[in-house]
Amino acid sequence: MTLILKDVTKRFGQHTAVDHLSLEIPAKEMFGFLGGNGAGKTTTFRMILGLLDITEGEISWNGDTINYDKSHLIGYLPEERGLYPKLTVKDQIVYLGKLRGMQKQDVLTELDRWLERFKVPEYLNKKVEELSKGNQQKIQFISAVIHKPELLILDEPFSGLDPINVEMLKEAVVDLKEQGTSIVFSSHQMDHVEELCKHLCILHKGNPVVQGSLRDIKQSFGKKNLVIHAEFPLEFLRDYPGVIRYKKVMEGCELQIENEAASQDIFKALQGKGFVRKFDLEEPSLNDIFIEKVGASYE
Ligand SMILES: Nc1ncnc2c1ncn2[C@@H]1O[C@H](COP(=O)(O)OP(=O)(O)OP(=O)(O)O)[C@@H](O)[C@H]1O
Repeated sequence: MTLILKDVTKRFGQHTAVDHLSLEIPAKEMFGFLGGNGAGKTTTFRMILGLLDITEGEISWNGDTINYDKSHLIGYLPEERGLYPKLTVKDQIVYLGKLRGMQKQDVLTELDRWLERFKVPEYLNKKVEELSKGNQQKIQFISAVIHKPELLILDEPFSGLDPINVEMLKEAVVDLKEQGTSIVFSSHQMDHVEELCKHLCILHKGNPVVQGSLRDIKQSFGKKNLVIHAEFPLEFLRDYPGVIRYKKVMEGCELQIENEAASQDIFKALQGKGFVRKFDLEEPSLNDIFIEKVGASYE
């Protein structure tokens, strides 16, 4: 039950939107697609779903291509949100659920459950146009999962949501994964992917610049972060051997260092200088890795 992309390329005229992308997306896991604007995430999703022709390469799911026959097994939250504004939430979801082969009563039972979960049961008979953009997004998420798909593709599911709704949606996505759904989602935000995904791919201008398991990616990066809070000046560490990046913070500094050994040297260098309140060696963040690989600051 794996989604496999083999050397997939998509060209629009002269422009290459996705360039020789090969991936194995494990079943029943959450897989993160990261990348800046125009990196090729949506194009990849559309090719996976069969909405766009592949220029070169192959995509298979459980050894077969994805087409309309499988739509009841797949859920998709597209980047461009689109519900019928004049329909009520109930009519909208019943219509979409039936398209996916569900009985009306089953759709209503599931819908009630989701609206309760998202703490908006009063939306059942409201027209979509009466809801805020963020709440419309929650309804569209429900439309993508109402039929309990095996494979769920979410294009920027958290964009435009306030922090409370982001957490609510994250919890829902984690529960779906625990129930056995295979989930692929895209994001501009490293922290969402870092928190939710064991496996990921970073796309940059159509090229996969980093891919694999989060743990392996972090380990192979080698470099570490070192956080030091001290009651004496730490400026001397700015040019210290093994220090790649120095960032001054309120209570001390945050360093990117070449390896663990450098932290030992720094530890010794602090001896006798005064009180050290914090000395923490940390894994690099996905943000650090992205900055190095893609060469752009990206929070
Ligand atoms: N139908 C199309 N015709 C021509 N070019 C396209 C088409 N769709 C996408 N592109 C181009 O392909 C590239 C990748 O676009 P895509 O929408 O896949 O990026 P993305 O990573 O989803 O970006 P964003 O985060 O901004 O949504 C872009 O340069 C875009 O302009």
